[in-house]
Amino acid sequence: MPETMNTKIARRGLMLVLSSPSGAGKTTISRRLLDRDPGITLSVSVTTRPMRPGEQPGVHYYFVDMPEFDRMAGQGELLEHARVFGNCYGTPRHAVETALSAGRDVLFDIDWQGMQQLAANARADLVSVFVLPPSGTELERRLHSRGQDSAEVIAQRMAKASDEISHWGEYDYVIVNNDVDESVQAVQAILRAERLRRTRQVGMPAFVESVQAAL
Ligand SMILES: Nc1ncnc2c1ncn2[C@@H]1O[C@H](COP(=O)(O)OP(=O)(O)OP(=O)(O)O)[C@@H](O)[C@H]1O
Ligand SMILES: Nc1nc2c(ncn2[C@@H]2O[C@H](COP(=O)(O)O)[C@@H](O)[C@H]2O)c(=O)[nH]1
Repeated sequence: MPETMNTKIARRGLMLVLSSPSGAGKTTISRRLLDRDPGITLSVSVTTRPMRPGEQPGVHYYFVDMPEFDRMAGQGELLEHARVFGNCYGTPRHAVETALSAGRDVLFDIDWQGMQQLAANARADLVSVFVLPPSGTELERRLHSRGQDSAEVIAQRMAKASDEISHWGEYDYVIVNNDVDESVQAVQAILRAERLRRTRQVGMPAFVESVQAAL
């Protein structure tokens, strides 16, 4: 629950989506946000892509094979799903719905196709942020500096970057990730304001009535 003038008002959680071309920094920003704000839950996606060094199943992704992904999608267990860079990715529905109902905010590191599906199905709960790199050269440098993808995968991701960036105008907010700390602060400012939206503060009508009743 957020604090409004030191009074706790029940609130519905929101879905905070961060998208960017691969390597612009949304995972880095997400991790820092999660460290700083215990009110946010990360949506852990399912994917058919191979696990990278350092990744842990159930923490970074649920790694599944194609038949299991198809089963989940077919049975409506995914809130959204998309094919990205030749692999399938999707958001497990149950964890998100439980968190939102409990007033917890959910952070999504997903692409523009996923954001569009959430916008079509749950616009009122969605807050979307597009993260731009400072330049194309810096984007490529970051992909190399991460040291987790082959030259071929990096070339494939760079080739897709312009396509990804073309969706920036569909997002509620846009930031340029020059400095990680500044980017995290910008996203925190967005979150702070969005949490105070009247429509999310589902306990507000009862609170207002209680104030009026005592007048
Ligand atoms: N503001 C920044 N300045 C310098 N380096 C950064 C910045 N933000 C992120 N990086 C670095 O860039 C690399 C890519 O970042 P990250 O993995 O967060 O990107 P991503 O957008 O999540 O990529 P993907 O979509 O492939 O998961 C990492 O090595 C990260 O440490
Ligand atoms: N539509 C969705 N996109 C997703 C999901 N999980 C991750 N992603 C996006 O895929 C690319 C590649 O991610 P990587 O971890 O392989 O580098 C990136 O743009 C992610 O945002 C999802 O559940 N749905």
